[in-house]
Amino acid sequence: MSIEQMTELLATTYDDVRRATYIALDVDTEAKALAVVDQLGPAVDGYKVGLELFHGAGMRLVEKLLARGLRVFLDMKLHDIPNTVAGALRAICQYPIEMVNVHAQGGPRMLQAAREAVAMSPYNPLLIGVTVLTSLGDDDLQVMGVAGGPAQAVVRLSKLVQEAGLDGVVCSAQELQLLQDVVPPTFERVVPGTRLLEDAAQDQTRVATPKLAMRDGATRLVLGRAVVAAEDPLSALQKYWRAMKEGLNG
Ligand SMILES: O=c1ccn([C@@H]2O[C@H](COP(=O)(O)O)[C@@H](O)[C@H]2O)c(=O)[nH]1
Repeated sequence: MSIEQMTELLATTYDDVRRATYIALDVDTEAKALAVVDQLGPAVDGYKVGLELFHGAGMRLVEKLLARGLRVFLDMKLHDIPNTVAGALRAICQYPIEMVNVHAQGGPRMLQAAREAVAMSPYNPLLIGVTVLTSLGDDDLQVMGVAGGPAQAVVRLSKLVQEAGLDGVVCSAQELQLLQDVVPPTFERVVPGTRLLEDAAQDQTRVATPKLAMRDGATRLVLGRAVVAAEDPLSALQKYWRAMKEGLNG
């Protein structure tokens, strides 16, 4: 099958999970990022720009992705005093990005300031609160002095994020079932750190399969190294989308 036929097949067969996917562009230059975008081609329409690429290539790269009609999740994980976070968001939200995030651990006043800043955007991006990073496990939280382990902390922080009026949270797939009783069905649940059973967890700790994530209520998944660093990224992506679709179909 040619690349063109493969991309057409992926885009049509997996349209629902495709729209729920961001590919993490965790590279350090514009050239490398655009090479990934070109390699994945029209099969993929959503990308996540995180700290590495943003510091390597800046808003110019984001503008290029937007100019190609791609959906952009700007994974800034802002965490500062309310005034500073609000100012950063006012600047970021001058661009038609689809989603941006802050750390829930910035606290209620920071979350409210963030919401008010994003509300001024003409583009209405989703504002999401990062709860507990998926790289962190029980032991990490214990040494950090966070009571109760990751699941309890995710529930606590998700309530905080919802009360502040944000659109959703970033959490691991392992907390999704618990969240079903805590937040409304319309609340976004963005899940990074999923892995197929054959894939290495790498620096992630609270991992689960993409099938389980979708079955338990993830609204969007972030797929990173398992796709981008694969020998054949489109085939790797197809495996992830197949698993996500199985999860969606119960
Ligand atoms: O809790 C979090 C929040 C964000 N991320 C980001 O998602 C991707 C995951 O990449 P993989 O290669 O699939 O591990 C990465 O960009 C992180 O910055 C996260 O992993 N966990």
